[in-house]
Amino acid sequence: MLFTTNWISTIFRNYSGVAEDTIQINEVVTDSRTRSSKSLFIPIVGENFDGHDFIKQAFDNGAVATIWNKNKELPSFLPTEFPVFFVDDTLRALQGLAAAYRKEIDPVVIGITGSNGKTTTKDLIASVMKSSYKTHATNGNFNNEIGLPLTVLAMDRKTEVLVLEMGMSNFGEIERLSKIALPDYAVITNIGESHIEYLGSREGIAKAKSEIVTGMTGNGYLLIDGDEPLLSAFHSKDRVIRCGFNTGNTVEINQVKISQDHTGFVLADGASYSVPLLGSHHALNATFAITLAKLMSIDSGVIQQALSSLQLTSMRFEMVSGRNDVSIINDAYNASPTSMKAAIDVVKQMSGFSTKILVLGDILELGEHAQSFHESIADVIDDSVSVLFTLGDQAKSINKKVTAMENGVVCKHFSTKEELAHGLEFYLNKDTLVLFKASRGMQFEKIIDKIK
Ligand SMILES: CC(=O)N[C@H]1[C@@H](OP(=O)(O)OP(=O)(O)OC[C@H]2O[C@@H](n3ccc(=O)[nH]c3=O)[C@H](O)[C@@H]2O)O[C@H](CO)[C@@H](O)[C@@H]1O[C@H](C)C(=O)N[C@@H](C)C(=O)N[C@H](CCC(=O)N[C@@H](CCC[C@@H](N)C(=O)O)C(=O)O)C(=O)O
Ligand SMILES: Nc1ncnc2c1ncn2[C@@H]1O[C@H](COP(=O)(O)OP(=O)(O)OP(=O)(O)O)[C@@H](O)[C@H]1O
Ligand SMILES: C[C@@H](N)C(=O)N[C@H](C)C(=O)O
Repeated sequence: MLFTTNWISTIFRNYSGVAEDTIQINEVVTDSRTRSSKSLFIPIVGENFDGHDFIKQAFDNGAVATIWNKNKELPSFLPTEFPVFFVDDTLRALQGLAAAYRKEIDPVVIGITGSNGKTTTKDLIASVMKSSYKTHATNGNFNNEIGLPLTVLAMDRKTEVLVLEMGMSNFGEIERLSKIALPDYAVITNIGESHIEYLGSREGIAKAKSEIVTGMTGNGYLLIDGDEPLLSAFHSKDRVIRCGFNTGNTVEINQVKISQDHTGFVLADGASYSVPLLGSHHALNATFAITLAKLMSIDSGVIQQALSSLQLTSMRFEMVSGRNDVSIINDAYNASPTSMKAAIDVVKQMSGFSTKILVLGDILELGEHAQSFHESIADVIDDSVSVLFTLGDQAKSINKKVTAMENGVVCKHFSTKEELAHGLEFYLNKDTLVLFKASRGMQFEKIIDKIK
């Protein structure tokens, strides 16, 4: 059980039905199609549907109470005793309920934001925290104004540590999430270029990510990418831990070594760690998790064991096998210039393949910076790459730039996923490695599915 309708009535006092009764609520749902047991249905007005139109289905699927926009007509089928809590805005009510529940349970809360590495770092932190604490963490990428409240409201009452991914694409979004979550600890993984179309500049991105401190309780610490100049304003602040590769960071990362299936590194205290991810950026992501684990008094040996048992959310540099035993890297959940370059750098260092193919798509939400950012991807593509396939109007700039470099890379641009998948057929064998990387909107998984 999460809470009772009686508890809800202490938060939303405008209601009908028998809210004072201790009707137990086991889960909160926003989708009427979800079969539930004693759920609270919160209808959300979205881009395509108004959840209020589906109350009957929610009721039939197990809803025993609802939060309702007071300006919407309540359907007549509902029993008079059915608890209905009337509000001005159901999305804000969802967020208010989550904020109240966070305070009610009062776990240690860790918030993670940044342009790249949020989901990976969330998974790493969750992995180490689970070794010693009852931990609840964001599922997948549920990191926005709906996903974060739903994550909080899915937390078991006995939760000791709550790990929350906080995403944004505009100013004010992280502040709203931070004021719901009230994080004791916060992480800013890095400042890249994601969503720069709406933030205007990297300085704007840094400003938006820095909003994560607005809700912090003061009980813990802010962990930042210590090598990022745009976060230097935090260097003089109390309770700030700088993690990074440069000398002078609070937690310095040294001796990074990337092997076939893991990245090893040594921290300034001499302790060695290894994470089953490829790339120096993951040494930083793992260092955030290690530092938090130490702050939470988790033993170093336990930390390494937890890092090794990482359960990474899919489509983040995910190695899969395809037709004719071709090796596929599905890094196609999303993309930014920073993460695309990081992925290519890792591919260039990987051994055991005679042919390395990059399949790159558009990076969206870059606004006026789009062409220059796409062209900058060519800067990291050298003759250790065999073939470059591109799809998307923006990615065409990568192709044109690499072609002009005449560095021996076979370049081809495609108009459709089908044509690109067909173009890959020739290369599908056990000695070939193919990297797929593009923004979420490009849905590159549909190409991968064609060569599995
Ligand atoms: C509101 C919602 O959950 N919508 C999901 C729904 O979309 P759909 O178009 O089908 O419905 P509507 O949104 O129009 O419907 C409104 C509600 O009606 C419900 N409903 C509908 C039909 C029905 O028969 N019965 C119903 O009850 C419906 O459930 C709605 O509640 O389904 C889609 C497909 O599954 C979902 O994709 C869609 O989810 C939206 C996008 C969403 O925001 N979901 C969050 C839970 C979430 O966290 N999603 C994450 C991705 C978050 C993200 O993109 N993060 C950004 C950073 C933040 C940027 C921020 N500015 C933003 O815009 O989000 C990032 O870069 O990481 C995820 O899905 O992984
Ligand atoms: N610090 C980093 N710098 C550059 N790339 C990174 C970093 N951390 C992770 N990546 C890469 O970025 C991609 C996305 O990783 P992840 O999903 O963890 O980030 P995210 O911040 O959640 O992204 P998004 O906001 O797009 O969902 C992956 O390819 C991952 O390997
Ligand atoms: C959903 C939104 N925040 C996002 O990640 N956009 C990327 C760039 C996309 O939709 O492709």
